[in-house]
Amino acid sequence: MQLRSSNVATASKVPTLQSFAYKTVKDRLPVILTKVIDLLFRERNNIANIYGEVGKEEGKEVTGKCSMLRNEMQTNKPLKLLEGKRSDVIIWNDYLRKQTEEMKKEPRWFEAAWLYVECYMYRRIQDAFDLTSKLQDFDPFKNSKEMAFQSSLDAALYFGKHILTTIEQLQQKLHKDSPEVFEHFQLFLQVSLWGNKCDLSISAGQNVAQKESPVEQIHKLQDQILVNDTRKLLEILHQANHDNPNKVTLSLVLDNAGFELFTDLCLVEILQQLELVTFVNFYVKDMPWYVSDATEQDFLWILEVLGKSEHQSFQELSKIWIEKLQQKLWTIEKEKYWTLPFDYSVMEEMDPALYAKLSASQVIIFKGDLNYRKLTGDRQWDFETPFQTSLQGFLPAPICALRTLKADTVTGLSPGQGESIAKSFPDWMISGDFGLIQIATP
Ligand SMILES: O=P(O)(O)OC[C@@]1(O)O[C@H](CO)[C@@H](O)[C@@H]1O
Ligand SMILES: [Mn+2]
Repeated sequence: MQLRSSNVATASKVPTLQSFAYKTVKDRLPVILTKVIDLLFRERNNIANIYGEVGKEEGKEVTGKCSMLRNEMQTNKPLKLLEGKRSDVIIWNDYLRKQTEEMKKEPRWFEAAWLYVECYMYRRIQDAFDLTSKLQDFDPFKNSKEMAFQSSLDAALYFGKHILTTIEQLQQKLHKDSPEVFEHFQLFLQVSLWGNKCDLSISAGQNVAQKESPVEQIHKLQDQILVNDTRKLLEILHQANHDNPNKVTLSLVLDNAGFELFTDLCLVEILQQLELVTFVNFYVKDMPWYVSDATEQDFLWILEVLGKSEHQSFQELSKIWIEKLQQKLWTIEKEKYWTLPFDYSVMEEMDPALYAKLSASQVIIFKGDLNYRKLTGDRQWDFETPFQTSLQGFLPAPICALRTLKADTVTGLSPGQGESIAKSFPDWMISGDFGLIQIATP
């Protein structure tokens, strides 16, 4: 039996009363929209300064559209077609028509799959900006992403110093087969995992800064890693290096900007220092998404801020990382698939080129909760369903999910594990306090 509350293999989550999906659509999404509306109002003079009078007027139009969108959502209206000219509009609109056919009625905010309506909200916000002439690249979440990083600076600085010391040690003496390799590997992997606690959509845009020292924090959190395939991941990387020396490509499908992104960059740096990985392709979102998801601008912003910092360790890291981009050891990849309504099981059919590109890497790391929901189709799986089964055929290369649980989908647990945690921690699936380092291999 693969499914928890239903035997139907297509039981994706609909926001029914009492569900986490319902609370998100009812309480969290309208707040996020209100914040966009407030920001546009607050920034109206800045917008006028940068984009002129036309931009200012267009800002008002977007504000009006976001208010309408909030109203449609709160009154459970049918979803509407997109109107902009972006290349994915046809795909989104076809998807809506197909859903209408399949459901034999128009999808509405509280009567369609949660994953779909939640993604749709972010896509509709972008559509409002796309319909302007000046504000197409305006990111309404930019301020909150930047402020969240600024308030995590102490933790980032601590970790930045830690990575530089580690690099120095590695360059001086460490033998590749030394047990310390595993210790470093594990530490950076776990800091990147817990970096995923810092997203701004679960908190409806409220600042969630990392205050604690990440290195000390991970010791406390050890027992909260429900599946820990760290050794498997290391083996995969060793094998990949054996098969393709100095040609190992890691695809890193990013999640949040700010502190989480910083921990991801540190992880990748260590993987390269340990000579486990040669090339890294970072996949960013092609538009503002789920409040805090990283776009190319966010990626470049963090490098710039570190470079301009008064702290030498930040400057050094920025320099190393900018060089990696210049040398193409790192690339930033923009792909529209991540902001489409689809889960990943249909990627091969819907976007064979991206599937092929991912297949060419030796490992793919998927960061975060939303990626996990899309990996597993956001279905009501039985907790003990093998992770691989829940991927429903999506396996372009070995996959590692690094995710803190912030939505009620999880697979690959041992018998009784979920039920036993639930007794002591009723919110275990949505609190972000539990994590996974979970592998599936072809
Ligand atoms: O992908 P992320 O950044 O880890 O989390 C995104 C997220 O906060 O958004 C949804 C709630 O709106 C949840 O599914 C999930 O927890
Ligand atoms: Mn996110």
